[in-house]
Amino acid sequence: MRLDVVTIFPEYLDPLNVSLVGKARARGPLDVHVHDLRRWTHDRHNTVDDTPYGGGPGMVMKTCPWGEAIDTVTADGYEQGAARPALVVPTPSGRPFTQETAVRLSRRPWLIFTPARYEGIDRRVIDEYGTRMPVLELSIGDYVLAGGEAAVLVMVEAVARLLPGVLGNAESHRDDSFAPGAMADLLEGPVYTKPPMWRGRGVPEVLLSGHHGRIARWRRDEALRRTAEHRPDLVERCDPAAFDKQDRAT
Ligand SMILES: N#Cc1c(N)n[nH]c1-c1ccc2c(Cl)cn(Cc3cccnc3)c2c1
Repeated sequence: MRLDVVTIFPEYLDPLNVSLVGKARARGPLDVHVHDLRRWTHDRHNTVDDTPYGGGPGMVMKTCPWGEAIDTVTADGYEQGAARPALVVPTPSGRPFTQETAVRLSRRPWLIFTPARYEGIDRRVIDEYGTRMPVLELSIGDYVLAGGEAAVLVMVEAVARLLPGVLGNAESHRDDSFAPGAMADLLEGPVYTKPPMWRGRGVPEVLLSGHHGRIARWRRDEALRRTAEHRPDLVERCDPAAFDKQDRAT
């Protein structure tokens, strides 16, 4: 998978050089290119914003730098043989970015992220590229950030961990909270490791039993309990029958 990120704060994306995403870049499943939007400005102040038409607070990011940037990035990608990209635009007014979105994005060969600042990007940029590629306007949650870069870090990590060869155990994201299948719409339950006793606190006996069927059922019950406690809105959406199907399959 190829990822391009265009931003006025390229250093904000430095975390993409470490940990899981950093290893995926070094090993190959992920090819990440971060670009400074100001490279495509031509005035002495490297101007990327201007006052909004119609008045109002804040500034709007100008069309020309974004247009030149996306044109250059797409031309470079095509030159290197990439398939058609999707443009991912973080915005507080976007569709929710969910685990399902991450799964769908992880199946694409090339994503171009355009995290912006100020009050957002001039709408004509989205309209222009919407005629050439899928444009996904996405929000990572119902809270307000100062710009899109943090959202890109979240989305890239959620997508990268789904790529083949990135997680050590290919099965480990099967039981993630929100993962499609039996765990869809369920939160993960508690986890334990050695020592068996810590400050007078033991480990649930079932986890030491070696009885895989009972362990799987205990984990399912704990996931349901935790979901009911922390996310009651999800409980009616989950399908307990999916567990029985998955239990029988394991
Ligand atoms: N994704 C996401 C997301 C989220 N979940 N919260 N905030 C954002 C987000 C994403 C992109 C931008 C850009 Cl560009 C500018 N701002 C600041 C802003 C704040 C309020 C109203 N208008 C603009 C962004 C906030």
